[in-house]
Amino acid sequence: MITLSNVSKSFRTSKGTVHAIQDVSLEVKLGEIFGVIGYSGAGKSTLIRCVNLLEAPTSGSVVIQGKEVTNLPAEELMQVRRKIGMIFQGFNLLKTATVYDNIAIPLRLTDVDKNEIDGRVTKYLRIVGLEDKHDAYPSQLSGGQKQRVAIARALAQEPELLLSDEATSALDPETTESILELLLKINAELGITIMLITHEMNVIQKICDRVAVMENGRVIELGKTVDIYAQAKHPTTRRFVNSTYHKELPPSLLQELKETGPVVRLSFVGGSTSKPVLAQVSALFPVSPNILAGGIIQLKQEKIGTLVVHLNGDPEETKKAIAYLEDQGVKVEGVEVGDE
Ligand SMILES: Nc1ncnc2c1ncn2[C@@H]1O[C@H](COP(=O)(O)OP(=O)(O)OP(=O)(O)O)[C@@H](O)[C@H]1O
Repeated sequence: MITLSNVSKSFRTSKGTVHAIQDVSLEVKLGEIFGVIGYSGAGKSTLIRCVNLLEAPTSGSVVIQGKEVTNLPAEELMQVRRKIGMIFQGFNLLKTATVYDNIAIPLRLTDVDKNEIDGRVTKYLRIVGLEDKHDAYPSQLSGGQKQRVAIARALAQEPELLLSDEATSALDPETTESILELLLKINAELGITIMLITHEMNVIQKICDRVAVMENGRVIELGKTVDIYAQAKHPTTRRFVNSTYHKELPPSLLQELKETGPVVRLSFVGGSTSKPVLAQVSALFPVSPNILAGGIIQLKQEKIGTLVVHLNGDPEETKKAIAYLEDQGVKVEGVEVGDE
């Protein structure tokens, strides 16, 4: 659906050149929800602006549905843009217009048949669950309701791709949850591909099939969400993943336990969930595994079970026990002070 190849974008400022994104290559597949996560300044907004054609890359290519869009003439650019809907952190609603008009006005400005507009507004307000708010003004709505109107406005253009720029960042956790549910429904029922940028790992966890992690303008890790959860490679990715775990272990306890053996997080994905591996560890090695914490993380497609375990035993034997666990398909990651 979208292919970015070696995309870079630099800005000239009075203080010199800023390399906002550097050599980014990634693909967003038809029908998936693809997330881009990074801390502030990582280059996420610049990246999404290169996809919605508001920013031209300094170098590299952006292909949307098979069409190279970096040097398109204005008319063709408009046509590609029409296939792309966009939602924002700040909703961007017209304050002086009703909910109905917020959705209808952009339709009136495009070539949508006048007789079709009313039906579209009603249809998409129903999909976002706001059919009773036709005549309300944005000031009379909660943040979550405003974002639903913005989503209905984007959907009413009947796009094939929805771009989301931190759409839940201004919302409380419960409202965030309901907007994420709505994005899942839009993806599943309307078949719309979604590319989102966020700095919140719970957004990636709950709805993204795949994720790219950005730092200093570059993609430092990219993969299926389940693989990133099971075994993140880059320390920044690990920090994001760890931010979604409950902080159950006091650092002083962790420090104390490490004197008698490593503390590890075991992730059980797919087939490894049903094996009694910990019982086998204590039967096969002179190592006592003590469970310190545990939980189940629900990803978009699957669940991951995690256990934080102290492996009490001789260093050589705990190493063998870890190798055995990995052999059994369990992902093992050391837990350091500060991770939890
Ligand atoms: N128009 C611009 N002119 C100059 N520098 C820019 C411009 N846009 C972005 N930058 C710089 O590029 C870098 C990446 O910014 P960008 O906004 O893409 O990051 P971000 O990950 O979206 O951060 P945030 O989450 O804070 O919005 C930053 O150093 C930023 O200051």
